[in-house]
Amino acid sequence: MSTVGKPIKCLAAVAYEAGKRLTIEEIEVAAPKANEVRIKIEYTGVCHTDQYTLSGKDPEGAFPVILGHEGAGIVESVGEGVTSVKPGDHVIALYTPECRECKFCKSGKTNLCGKIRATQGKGLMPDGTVRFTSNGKDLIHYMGTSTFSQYTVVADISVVAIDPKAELDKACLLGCGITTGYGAAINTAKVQEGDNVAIFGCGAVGLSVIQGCVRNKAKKIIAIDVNPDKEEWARKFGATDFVNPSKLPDGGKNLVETIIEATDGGVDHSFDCTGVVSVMRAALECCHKGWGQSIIIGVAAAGQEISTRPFQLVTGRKWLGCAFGGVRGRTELPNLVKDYLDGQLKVGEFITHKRDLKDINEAFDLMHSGDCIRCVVKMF
Ligand SMILES: NC(=O)C1=CN([C@@H]2O[C@H](COP(=O)(O)OP(=O)(O)OC[C@H]3O[C@@H](n4cnc5c(N)ncnc54)[C@H](OP(=O)(O)O)[C@@H]3O)[C@@H](O)[C@H]2O)C=CC1
Ligand SMILES: N[C@@H](CCC(=O)N[C@@H](CSC=O)C(=O)NCC(=O)O)C(=O)O
Ligand SMILES: [Zn+2]
Ligand SMILES: [Zn+2]
Repeated sequence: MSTVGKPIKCLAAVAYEAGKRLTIEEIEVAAPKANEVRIKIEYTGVCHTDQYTLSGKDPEGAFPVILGHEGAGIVESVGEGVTSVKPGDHVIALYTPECRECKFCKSGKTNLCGKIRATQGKGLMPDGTVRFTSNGKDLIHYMGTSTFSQYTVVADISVVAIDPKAELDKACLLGCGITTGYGAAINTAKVQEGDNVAIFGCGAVGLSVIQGCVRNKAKKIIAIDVNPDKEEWARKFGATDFVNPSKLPDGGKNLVETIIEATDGGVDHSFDCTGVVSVMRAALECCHKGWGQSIIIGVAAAGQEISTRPFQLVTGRKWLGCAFGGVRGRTELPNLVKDYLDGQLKVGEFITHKRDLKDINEAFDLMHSGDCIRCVVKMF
């Protein structure tokens, strides 16, 4: 029996309160309205930003909510006026939408689309309402995607069709972590052949930065992480050097000087992939005088601020940042999927764990365990 135009009952992982475990329960997902798309989510990754919002540290965090923003699935039905995707398309949900008509999209200077950012930040669909209910009570959306539900509804500008040859358990990771790091190296930093780079934090995001730096033929690729197990991972992705700050003779106090000495004055590009503000400072200060630039990718908790001596910037270092690797999802993701299918972009290598939806809380536990790069959750 067709589900088109009707509500669907399905399972979802609901976050009722900050700091509490997710509840797996039956919810109802309304039919998509005009310019909306209902997606059957097949697989979702669990990103540290989901954990960050669940922890209560996200100033935009609100509950009860269906988290998840790294998902891939199949379009079940579309609302009136949707032309960019159709039922049956294999898709990736986009927490950074691309409308192609707002000031941001038309600027050609950023991937940050402004069209639905205000409602998205409040957990609402663009018309200010929600499509999820549980026992008759509203549940809010998350990052415009809410991929921890077997069915979700997103704006049509928040979804991109991909080559159906791509396996969805891998393709979902292009919905955040991999694209973020790879794009930061290629789109934002524009790493050049022969550049020296430093990557702070070797989780999925940092390893993806390394992958982007390798693709652009960087010379010295220095990976920095406090977790000794990350050395093997970083080298597998192409890091030429690994520094564990806590293993340095001074306990890490001279980390910046160590990197500057190893790179004849500092790196051309550095990347924070930790979300720790003291690390962001070190990442800036190990950049080369005159031109070195540091890209902030990590998400820091509410109330945290970055600081440095202004002299660091006066003397030519630059502090930048990016979301979703500066990637315009609808335009660029199909090419990243192609690179993955052509064997040019590592994706499956990031999957260290798999869980069923009923065990999604274990995916959150695994993030703290240190040996998890990405846990992919099978939704059905
Ligand atoms: N800007 C954007 O668009 C996006 C931002 N993010 C953010 O990027 C960050 C990285 O994400 P992800 O790769 O998934 O996270 P992970 O936690 O998997 O990776 C972070 C790594 O940094 C290590 N680390 C922690 N503290 C330090 C330190 N002081 N010095 C060096 N290394 C340290 C961690 O070690 P240990 O495991 O021992 O803690 C871990 O290995 C997060 O803040 C996430 O929210 C993610 C996606 C998109
Ligand atoms: N809600 C947080 C900010 C969280 C944040 O920076 N999100 C990134 C993506 S992180 C993905 O894993 C992002 O897209 N930022 C741009 C945006 O418009 O949100 C807060 O309020 O601090
Ligand atoms: Zn993410
Ligand atoms: Zn736009």
